[in-house]
Amino acid sequence: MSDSERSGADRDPLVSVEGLRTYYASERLIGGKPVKAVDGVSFEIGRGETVGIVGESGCGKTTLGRSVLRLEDVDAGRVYFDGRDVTELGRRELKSWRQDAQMVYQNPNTAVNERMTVGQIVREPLDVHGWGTDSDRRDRVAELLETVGLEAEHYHRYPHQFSGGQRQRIGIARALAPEPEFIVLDEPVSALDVSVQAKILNLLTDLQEELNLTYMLIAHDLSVVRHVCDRVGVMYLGKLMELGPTEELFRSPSNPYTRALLSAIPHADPTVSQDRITLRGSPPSPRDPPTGCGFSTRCPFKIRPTEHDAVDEEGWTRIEEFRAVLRDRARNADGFVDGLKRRLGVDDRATPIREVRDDLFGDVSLPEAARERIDRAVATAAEEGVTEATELLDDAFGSVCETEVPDDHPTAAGRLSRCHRHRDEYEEPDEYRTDTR
Ligand SMILES: Nc1ncnc2c1ncn2[C@@H]1O[C@H](COP(=O)(O)OP(=O)(O)OP(=O)(O)O)[C@@H](O)[C@H]1O
Repeated sequence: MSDSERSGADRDPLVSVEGLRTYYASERLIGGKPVKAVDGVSFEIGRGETVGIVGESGCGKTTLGRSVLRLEDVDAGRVYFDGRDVTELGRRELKSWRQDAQMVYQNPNTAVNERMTVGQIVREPLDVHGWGTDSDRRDRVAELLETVGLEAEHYHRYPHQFSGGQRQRIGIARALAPEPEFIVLDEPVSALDVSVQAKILNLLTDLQEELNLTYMLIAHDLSVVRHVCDRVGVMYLGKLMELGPTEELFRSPSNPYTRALLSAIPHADPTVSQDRITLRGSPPSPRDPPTGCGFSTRCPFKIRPTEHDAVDEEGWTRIEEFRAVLRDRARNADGFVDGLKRRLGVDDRATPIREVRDDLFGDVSLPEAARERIDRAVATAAEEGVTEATELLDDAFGSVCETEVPDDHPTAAGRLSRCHRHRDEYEEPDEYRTDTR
C-alpha cells in the first residue's frame, strides 16, 4: 500500500498508524480468550485533515482512538506522530507528547468533573504540563472560553449550570488548552440534541481552520461523518474494511460491509430506489472472530464454490445454518464431558443432526449435488463423528472468505478495501448480483 493510498493523497502525514493491535485480556485466569478490539489497523492522517472512523457499536472505534493516543497499551504495531515513533516513548516523553495529541469525549456530562469550576476543568491540562505562570494560565483559559463560544465570566461557574452543548464546548476548550496539533473526537455530538449538533460541528470545523488542527473523528452517525470528514475508514470486528475519500466512499462503496452499512441510511430523496441490504445476525464476538474475513459470516457477497452455482440464496442460507450447527457441535465435542458421554454411549447427537437436516432442508429445493453432500455429512456424523462431518461440509461448501484474511486492495486512487472479491479471479461486489441467484 503506497503512502498516497493510506493518507489524504496530497497531504503530508501527521499521524501514521501501522499494524496496530490492541487486545483486552480475558477476566478468566485460565483459558480465556482476549477481546481483539483492534486487530491490525493501518492508516494515515494528513496534516489538517479530518479522518472519520465509522462502524457498528463494539467494532473497536474508541479503542483505536485511545490506542493511537497511547491511552491504551497496544499489543503490536506502531504509531508515528510527525515521523516520530510514539509507541516507544517513556513516561516522561509521553506526558510531554500528550500536549500535542488530545481527546474530546462523547458524553460531556461524564467527561467533566462536576465538583470543579469550568475554569479549573479547562486549566487542568495547563497545570499538569506546567504551562506558563499562574496568570498566563488564567488569561489562556479566559481566551479559550471565548474561542469555543462561551464567556470568560463562566470561569467560576460549575458544569451543572450549563446545557449539554455548552458542556461539550467546555470539553473542547480543555482539549485545546495545551495547543495540540491533533485531536481524537470520540462521538463529540452523539449525546447532544440534533439542533445543537450542527453548532458544535461547525465550531470544530472553524477551530480546525483557525488553529490548523488535525482530527480523527469517531462516529456511528454516518451523516455527521459525511458532513465533516475528508476521508472515512469503515471498521468491522477490529479491522478497517474500507478507507477512502468521504464523498466517493458514500457514493460508490467498494466493500460489501460498507455497502451494507450505507444501505441502512434512508436516501434524502424518497423516490430514489435503493437496495437495502439486510444483514443476518449480529457481529461475531471479538473474542472469537471468524478465521478468514471477519465479515464472512454475514456477507451477502461471500464467494461461493462454483460447483454449487445452482444453489439459490435461500439454499445458501440454510446450508450456512447447517454448517454453523455442525461447527458448534464439533467444538463442543472436543470438551471432556462430551467426549466421556460419547465413550459411554450416552451421546445422542447423531439423531438430532438428521432432524436438523430435515428441519432446515425439508421445504427448500436444492440441486442434487448439494443435497447429496448434505446427506453424506449426516451419515458421516453418525458413523465417524461430527468433526469429520464438518470437514466434509467445509470441503464442499467452504469459501476463500472463511479461510484467508483478505489484504487491503487498492480499488481506485486513494481508496482501499479489504475483500477477496477485488482479486482478479472473482467478480467485484458491484458485478455480483445476489438477486439473480
Ligand atoms: N476496557 C476494556 N476491557 C475489556 N474489553 C473492552 C474494554 N473496552 C472495550 N472493550 C471491548 O472491546 C470491543 C471494542 O470496544 P470499543 O468501545 O472500542 O468499540 P466501539 O466501536 O467504540 O463501540 P461503541 O460505538 O459502542 O462505543 C468491544 O467488544 C468492547 O466490549
